[in-house]
Amino acid sequence: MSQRSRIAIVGVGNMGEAVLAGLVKSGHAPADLFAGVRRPEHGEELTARYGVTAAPAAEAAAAAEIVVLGVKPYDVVAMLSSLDLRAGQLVVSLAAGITTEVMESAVPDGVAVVRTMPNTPSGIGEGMTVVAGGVSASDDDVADAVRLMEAVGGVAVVPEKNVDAAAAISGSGPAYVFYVAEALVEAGVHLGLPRATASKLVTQTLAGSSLLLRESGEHPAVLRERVTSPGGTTAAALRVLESAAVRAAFLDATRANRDRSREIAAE
Ligand SMILES: NC(=O)C1=CN([C@@H]2O[C@H](COP(=O)(O)OP(=O)(O)OC[C@H]3O[C@@H](n4cnc5c(N)ncnc54)[C@H](OP(=O)(O)O)[C@@H]3O)[C@@H](O)[C@H]2O)C=CC1
Ligand SMILES: O=C(O)[C@@H]1CCC=N1
Repeated sequence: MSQRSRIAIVGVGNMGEAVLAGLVKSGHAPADLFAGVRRPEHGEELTARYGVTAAPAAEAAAAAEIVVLGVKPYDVVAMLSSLDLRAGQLVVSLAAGITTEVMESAVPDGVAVVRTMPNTPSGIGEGMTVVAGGVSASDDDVADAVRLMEAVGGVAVVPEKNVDAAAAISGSGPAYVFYVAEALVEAGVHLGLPRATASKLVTQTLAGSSLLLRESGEHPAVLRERVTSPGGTTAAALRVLESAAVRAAFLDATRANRDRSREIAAE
């Protein structure tokens, strides 16, 4: 059973750095972590922050057994072609839209490709990642990718046809939650609360509600019902949200997200 431990993250932006931070937080030895960067000053920052070795992308990838791709989707193929990958290495892509088939055509034989869709809470070990192996990936390769991403949160293995849908729910999900948080803080200010108080109320309410959802194992509708007293204040608010078709907006928004992944794949 393969247990690759030397990991390069090539493209250390918002998502790549979240994975890097999560790996360090989970106790992964910094000596086994390599940051592939294109700006030396960025590399120096990452070394100072995490104790990892930073180098240009090709050098970082050469030092590793697992190469995590954290570049933008439209940079993935060019990046893969520029790395001197060798048989036995595992490529783990974080990129939206780009299929394993496309990536496999850009790597040498014997390099396994696994596609994932993580999210930014990975940076504090609370991420959610879906994982799908390409035809090049053995069960051991998928297991290595799962182990890698489990270090930074929850993992679900899915068929590749489901990755774009998962991206629309969990990959982008934090953005929807932060959007709601932003709106609620602003709403509190409109109701006369000091901004700092509104922020504290919203942050702890979202954190507490998320933990309650996870730890109770209850369906969200059941938890919502417990807040909604008959004829009470919550019911008055929910009526307004239903009139504004917020639930339908989530259906449309996530479909637009899924469709955008498909467009990215075709660009
Ligand atoms: N942000 C998110 O929540 C999520 C993002 N993703 C995926 O993660 C990927 C990255 O997205 P995101 O982190 O938001 O984007 P960013 O723009 O923040 O990160 C991309 C990084 O790639 C670096 N880069 C580009 N070219 C090179 C190169 N030749 N050598 C080394 N580094 C290079 C950039 O460097 P520089 O800083 O110098 O510009 C930048 O740091 C995308 O494919 C996206 O689909 C997936 C799930 C969630
Ligand atoms: O917005 C994006 O394209 C990326 C993929 C999922 C979350 N962020």
